[in-house]
Amino acid sequence: MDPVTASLEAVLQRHAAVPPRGVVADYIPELACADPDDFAVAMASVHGSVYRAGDHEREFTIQSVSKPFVYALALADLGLDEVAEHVGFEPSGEPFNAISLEPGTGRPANPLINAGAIVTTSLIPGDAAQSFERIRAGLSAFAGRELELNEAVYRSEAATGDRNRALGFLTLSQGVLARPAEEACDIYFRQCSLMVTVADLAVMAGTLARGGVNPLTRTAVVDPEVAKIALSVMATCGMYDRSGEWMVRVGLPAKSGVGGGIAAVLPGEFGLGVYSPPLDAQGNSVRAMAVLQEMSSRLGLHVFAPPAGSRSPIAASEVVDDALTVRLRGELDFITAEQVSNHLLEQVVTRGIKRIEVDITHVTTVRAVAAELLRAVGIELRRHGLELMIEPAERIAAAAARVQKAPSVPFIGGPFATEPPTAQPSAVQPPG
Ligand SMILES: NC(=O)CC[C@H](N)C(=O)O
Repeated sequence: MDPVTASLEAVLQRHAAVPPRGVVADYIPELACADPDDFAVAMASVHGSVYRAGDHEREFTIQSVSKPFVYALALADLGLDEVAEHVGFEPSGEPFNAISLEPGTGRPANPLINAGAIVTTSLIPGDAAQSFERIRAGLSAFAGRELELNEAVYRSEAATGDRNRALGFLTLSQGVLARPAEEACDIYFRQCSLMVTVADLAVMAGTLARGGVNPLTRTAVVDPEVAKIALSVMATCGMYDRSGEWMVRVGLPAKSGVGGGIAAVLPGEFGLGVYSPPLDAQGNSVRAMAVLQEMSSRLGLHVFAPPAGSRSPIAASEVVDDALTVRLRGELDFITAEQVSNHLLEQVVTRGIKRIEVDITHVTTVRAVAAELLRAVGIELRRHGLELMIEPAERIAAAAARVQKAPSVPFIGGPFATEPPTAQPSAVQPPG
């Protein structure tokens, strides 16, 4: 057995030994048929390896894990500005089925609570059949295989989903739902009833981890910008009224579903899927949360944990006559580019150099911030009559072009971008 699978097996065994707390959802009657002992975990690396342990062949309905992915499809189809007219980005701190509408705009707080998810689903273009097919095909592209509807769960939710229909009518009355309420809810119930395995959740999460490119099929499902926004709402709103505690304790953008699945993402590295049907009072799988919490703390996966030690980008540095040649490796981000910048400027001062050549053939990525910093170093060196040559030049030019192309984002809160707040006369008199 490969070492990754072995460690996934070990985590499952440790948690399987503890009897599951929590209860299997039964407010959608068909969900009560799930076996509470089913337990599985999978990981999909951004390089396309998928590791599975436990009952990983079991299919279950995706439920709310679908929400960030459908949000991503809506962003891809309509763009952020249009979607943001219908649904916000703020954690609601309320249960998943709460009536959580922003005063003033009537928008649901975020796309991951039911009200926001139903509105998001309503935005996917086409008639009802086309819209559901876009969702089914889109989620399948995230998963890298064709996902199918569980008719029984769909009918069960459709027969009992009056609270969701109420949220549909309420958002319609606020002018934010984009199609008739019954139709929007029907598409939403179908979306929640798509069947997945833990490996599907891992690959879907892995697609977000890889900036929207499915690590198995290599298909670009959504743009990196869209994947980034989906991850942002998962980080702030993915676990409903446990989102804050989740971020503190686990620190991975994640989304849970009442079917018992959770998808979690370590950006740039991998996606995880965990499945265990018993849920806590918030509707999050108890064992899946425990597995993710253990993995995060034992393996140091929290997104805000700084990497230990420093990475040196300089593989070799050599002065021959009056020419300096520096060979770089790995990823160029701010902190590595800063080391390069300091090294070049120091060599210029101490070694009386006339020419500098930087070889980035073995650099894996040039981040925009690194391109910007190296451009500034080039300008500084030119002021001292020195030429900085970076080879291959196209790579640095491509990263620099990304800086130029980056969209100028309106200031948070929109109106402030054009209308700065006017200074209010202070009630407190300045001293003196
Ligand atoms: N949290 C969830 O997974 C809820 C999804 C479920 N289909 C519902 O709307 O109630």
